[in-house]
Amino acid sequence: MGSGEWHVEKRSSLKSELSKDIGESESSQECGSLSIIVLGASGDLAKKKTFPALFNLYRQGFLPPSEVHIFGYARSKMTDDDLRDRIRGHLIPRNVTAEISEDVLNFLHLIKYVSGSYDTEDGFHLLDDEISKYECQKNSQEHSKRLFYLALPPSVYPSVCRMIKLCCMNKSDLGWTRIVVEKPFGRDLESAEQLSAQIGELFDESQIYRIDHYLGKELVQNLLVMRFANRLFLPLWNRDNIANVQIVFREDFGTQGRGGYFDQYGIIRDIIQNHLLQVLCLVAMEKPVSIKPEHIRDEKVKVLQAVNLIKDEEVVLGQYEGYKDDPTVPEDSNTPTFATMVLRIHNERWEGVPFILKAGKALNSRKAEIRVQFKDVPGDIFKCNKQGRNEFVIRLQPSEALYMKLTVKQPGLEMSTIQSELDLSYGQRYQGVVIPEAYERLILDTIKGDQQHFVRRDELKAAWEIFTPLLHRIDKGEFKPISYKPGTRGPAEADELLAKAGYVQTHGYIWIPPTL
Ligand SMILES: NC(=O)C1=CN([C@@H]2O[C@H](COP(=O)(O)OP(=O)(O)OC[C@H]3O[C@@H](n4cnc5c(N)ncnc54)[C@H](OP(=O)(O)O)[C@@H]3O)[C@@H](O)[C@H]2O)C=CC1
Ligand SMILES: O=C1O[C@H](COP(=O)(O)O)[C@@H](O)[C@H](O)[C@H]1O
Repeated sequence: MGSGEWHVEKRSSLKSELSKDIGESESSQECGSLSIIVLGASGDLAKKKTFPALFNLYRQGFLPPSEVHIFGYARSKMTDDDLRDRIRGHLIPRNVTAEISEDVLNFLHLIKYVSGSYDTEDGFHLLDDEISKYECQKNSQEHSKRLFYLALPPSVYPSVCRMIKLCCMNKSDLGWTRIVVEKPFGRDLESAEQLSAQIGELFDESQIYRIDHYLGKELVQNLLVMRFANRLFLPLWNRDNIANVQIVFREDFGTQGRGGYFDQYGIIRDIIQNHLLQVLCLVAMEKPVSIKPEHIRDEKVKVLQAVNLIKDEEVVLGQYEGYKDDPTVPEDSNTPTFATMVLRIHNERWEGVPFILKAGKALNSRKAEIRVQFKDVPGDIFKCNKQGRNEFVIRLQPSEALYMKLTVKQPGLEMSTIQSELDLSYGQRYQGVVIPEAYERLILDTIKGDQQHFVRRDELKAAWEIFTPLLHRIDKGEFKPISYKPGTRGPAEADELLAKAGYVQTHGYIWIPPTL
């Protein structure tokens, strides 16, 4: 392995890794085997994200074939080979090498498909038989570890969880059963709480992994390190110095044939209530007592509970022209494909600092970033405040980077100032390093039993509390989206809201990701 490569040394055994991280006894680890069951294996997410993530983990030695088996489960009638053919083309390696096709073959060979319904016992008994057969072969029934990944519409979560509990649990206290559930977890506070209660009756919170793939992104994971391991930021990170914070998600494509799904949810439920709010938590929370998952999640809940209700006058909604041309979208759809809103955190650190969350589809660019804008320098002797404010930007994607926008002396004889940046661009700084996919990381965390990057039940509740009143008004048609042209910045009113909230745009300066 080259020295510049990511931390992916082959694991000789999954057992030692697990015992170290989740504190299981060595003896229980020694006989264990791991079954990963992808429910909804015939679907889009499974094909595009779940199986490719498992493949990457397999290639890096985290899923040794002697200890791991993978099962696909769905209603579609398919053979093992049909499923393998379906996913083969999506197992795109990041570093193409000669042995890759052999890796693909070996990985696909680990996968077994079982067909059955989501609400009757027959299929799940069949699934349990297959898993048990494999565990017997490995002589590890007493220590079986079963990871169920629900790549399914949330409507079937309760029945699927019931069936797992009834038919497919690990057979002794020495192993474990864990459930990974995808967003959207509910449509509003009431439905989310109902879903939580239904699943909570069947599984302990420690068995439930609510995935939000933004928490698996490299630069999102860097937020806590950056904030709490650098003296530089500690004294600055508050209302005395920060004027406003923007958390932005932009896509340069529309709903791409997922209009039917999207229309039931809209941009707030699809992106803002989960991905952007999770990022806000990490930007705004207080320092946790330690990096233990519960300490971190305690702080996330506290900051969410301090968010005020969103004011109508601090929201702009948009819908791109042509959205309703999708035959699966109702002609009178009121669903926003764009939203900008201001969240206000009522606590000592952030009182008065607007957190502007912005997300949109079919815009003029694709990017996700956090932009922390600092206040003007008091007593500006260079008279350079008008050129622009200091900004600290965390570019989540594409071209991952941390950069600080600063005022510096223009090189040359004159004493004049210009805007420039201190730039940590990952592509340049970490050449040859492959940044892991979010799903890859999060599945590995699930195997290790680390819930740090997963959403806890009380966190989810607090998140829905913030958005539910606004969402209900939109659902009732009381709040209308403004039409915008695809390929633009979205409604002009959103930029006006930004300015009203105090964001000062720097003109004549643009950050260009450095090329190698
Ligand atoms: N696709 C994506 O990019 C993303 C998806 N997600 C979430 O992941 C989960 C799965 O998404 P995705 O794979 O796109 O979903 P799909 O619509 O592709 O559904 C997955 C599988 O579930 C079964 N299924 C579909 N509709 C129903 C239904 N009404 N009742 C019972 N079973 C059904 C189908 O399998 P069969 O008929 O064979 O049983 C299907 O292959 C969802 O919660 C989604 O919101 C989250 C982020 C991104
Ligand atoms: O969860 C979702 O995320 C994707 C965007 O994910 P990214 O990792 O590519 O930024 C979005 O397209 C989709 O609508 C949403 O459901």
